[in-house]
Amino acid sequence: MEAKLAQSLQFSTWIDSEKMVWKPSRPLQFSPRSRERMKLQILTYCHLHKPVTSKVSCSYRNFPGSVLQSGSFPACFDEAMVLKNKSEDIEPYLDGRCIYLVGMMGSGKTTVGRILSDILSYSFFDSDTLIEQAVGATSVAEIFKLHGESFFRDNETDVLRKLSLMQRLVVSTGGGAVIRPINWKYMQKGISVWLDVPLEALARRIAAVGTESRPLLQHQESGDAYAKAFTRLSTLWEERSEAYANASARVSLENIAAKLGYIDVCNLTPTVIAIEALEQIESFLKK
Ligand SMILES: Nc1ncnc2c1ncn2[C@@H]1O[C@H](COP(=O)(O)OP(=O)(O)OP(=O)(O)O)[C@@H](O)[C@H]1O
Ligand SMILES: O=C(O)C1=C[C@@H](O)[C@@H](O)[C@H](O)C1
Repeated sequence: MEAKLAQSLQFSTWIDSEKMVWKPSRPLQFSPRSRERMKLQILTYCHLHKPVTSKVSCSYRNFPGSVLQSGSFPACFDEAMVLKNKSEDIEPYLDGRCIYLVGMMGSGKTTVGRILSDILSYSFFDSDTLIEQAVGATSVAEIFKLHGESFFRDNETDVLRKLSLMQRLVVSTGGGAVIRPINWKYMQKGISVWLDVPLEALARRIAAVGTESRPLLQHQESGDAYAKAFTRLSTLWEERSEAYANASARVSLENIAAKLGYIDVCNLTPTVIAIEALEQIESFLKK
């Protein structure tokens, strides 16, 4: 078991697989910033990789003080490694089923979806892009402008229907895909994962990149970019929050931040969020 674990984690050179004792071959030196990051990685590892936690005492609080002070961490604590390991854990249970990411605009469906598709060797599709291609339009905003929202929604349903016939896909769905029950019928052929991001964080992200590509956010409210995005997102959230809760699994950024001891979800990297997504998918599949 330990040998298999060490092999899958690719840190066999760091571990005496008989005793599971940490044996870094050379200490690595890190800046204070990197040290903080390493702590986060260790905590992530502890929280998000329970099977190993039971074998290895891996809270950063359990690392010898000298190690923490010098910043000489074993290089194995790496988000990418945890992600890889978690993906290998769930692959047999996943058995090629598609993953549909749902969530509000700007929740990270595309960013996290690409990470998941890479690690699982799945193909990645963005349903908005597929709709643009099907309609022959250059953007979702153009489709809304020329044909209206219900035309867009009909095409969205058609795209989801076609995708539901396939295997081994990660699909980033449009923020409003959850409002039509028929879309759930298609998405539930795979596993749906809700990226639940606080509205403040969404508004910050959207204010940073602008609302040009997001027709439902282009309204004339007064205020700065953040305030406008926040107001519109709040209205959409009121209409949709129950629908998002239909997803097979929920990835709450607030919960991840709390587990890792962060106040602000902005400290969470897309990879950490992807790890939590795999963890939640695993819980769903093992129910
Ligand atoms: N964990 C994160 N931390 C900070 N910024 C992020 C994070 N994840 C995504 N972003 C940023 O937020 C913005 C929206 O991300 P992304 O396009 O992945 O979301 P989305 O859910 O696919 O959005 P939409 O539904 O509007 O297409 C991007 O600018 C992206 O770089
Ligand atoms: O939240 C929404 O309703 C939308 C989100 C985008 O992904 C696009 O699907 C479109 O702009 C509508």
